[in-house]
Amino acid sequence: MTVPVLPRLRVRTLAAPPVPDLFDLLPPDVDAASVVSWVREGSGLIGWGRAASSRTADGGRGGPDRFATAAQWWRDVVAGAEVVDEVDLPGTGLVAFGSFAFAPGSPDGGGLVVPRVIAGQHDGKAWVTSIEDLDLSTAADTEPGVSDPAPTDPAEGAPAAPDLLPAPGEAQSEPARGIRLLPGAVAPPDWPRVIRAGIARIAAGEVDKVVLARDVVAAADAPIETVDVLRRLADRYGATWTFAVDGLVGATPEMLVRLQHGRVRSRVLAGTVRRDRTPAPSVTEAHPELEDAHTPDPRLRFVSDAKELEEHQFAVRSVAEALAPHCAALEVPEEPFVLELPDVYHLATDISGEASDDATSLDLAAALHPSAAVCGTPSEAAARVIAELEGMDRGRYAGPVGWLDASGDGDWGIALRCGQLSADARSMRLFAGGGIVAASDPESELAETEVKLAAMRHALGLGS
Ligand SMILES: C=C(O[C@H]1C=CC=C(C(=O)O)[C@@H]1O)C(=O)O
Repeated sequence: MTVPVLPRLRVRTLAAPPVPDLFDLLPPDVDAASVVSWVREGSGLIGWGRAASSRTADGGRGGPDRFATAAQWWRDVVAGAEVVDEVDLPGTGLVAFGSFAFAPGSPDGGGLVVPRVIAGQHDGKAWVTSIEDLDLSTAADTEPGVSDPAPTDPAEGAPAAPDLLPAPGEAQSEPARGIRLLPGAVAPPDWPRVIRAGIARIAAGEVDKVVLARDVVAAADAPIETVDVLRRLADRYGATWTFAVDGLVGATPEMLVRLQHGRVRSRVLAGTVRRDRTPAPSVTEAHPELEDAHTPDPRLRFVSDAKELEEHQFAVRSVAEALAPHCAALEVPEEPFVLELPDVYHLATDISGEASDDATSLDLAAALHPSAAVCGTPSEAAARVIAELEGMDRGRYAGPVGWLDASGDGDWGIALRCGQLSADARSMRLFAGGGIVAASDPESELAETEVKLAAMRHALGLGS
């Protein structure tokens, strides 16, 4: 196996004027595969170009050690970097973006990538970070959007923020043309059969819950524009995290873990209903205040549906148990709330605590992965059932995706509602799955995957 070269990075973050839309800052001629994003409700980080990557020339670094290998690489990169940060906010200074394979055996293990330019904004403050590899600065200077030669002193000649950015509004979203959706590993009519096989494994006592996912291939006549996909996702799914790393693009509603100044948070999702679902699940005695059978609000019925609550509790427990060794004063609400997205309602629980060791956000993401929201319970048996029944490699779908800074703070979501762009950008594999418990209905589970695919259909300009 080849090992990644350890770069010597020079990093400078400067204040910049806030912009109405971060995606306007992406240069029109940007290499789409290098675009990174972590944006929610107009705030967050985007980046482009490549200053360094933990991925090797032979692809990803898979295996059970994929997180530990990337974490060590990051420690070494941080130790060797020269950083001047004039803004000092979460997401400033040296930052890496990452995404990791769901399964250790996946050929695309994933890893960390440090862009050449990162633009960020939060709470009315904006900044731009330039990053160069001191050993490769001549080649890197030719990347789009990076217009200034390499400075020699990090405290002096670094490029000023405006030089790094294209004029806002240069890039415009084009409607997608000539995109067809083709069956993936399992055609839709066959999906209920796979779900039935999953339910049989639950009945046999092998697992309590298993999350089964399928893929759909979007084939395009012309290259799919990552930037257009990101814009559509951010416009319609503002409350989710719009992400892109190494061609994996999506809008996830699920925050696996956020570590910021010693505070740990996680948003657990599991349990889904379509927003227009009828008939709505019935009310049980778990929520006597909702027993008005005439209540028209499906959210109220949803929070007391026994099957959805059971599926959700498996996921909450798996996250709480994985965080417990790293946190003091872990707060786990007893009941979920309903998260509203444009196409679905999810049962959601926000868990929080104080970090009690020096685990970085990436270490915590590794400890939490795979949660029962994307794998099942018990985890190992569920992963085996997934490998046997899905008939596909998930790649980086359902793996951790996000960023971390030099201190180890950062955000890691679960790569859901997403697609993997092919190397030639002419196709994208879209993914959607759902948690299966004993009471699951195979036909409803097919419908649930269709509704979860709506985000990426919309992102490709195919309607929802
Ligand atoms: C596996 C997916 O969703 C997970 C996250 C939220 C709700 C889920 C559910 O209700 O099954 C899944 O656990 C997916 O979107 O592909």
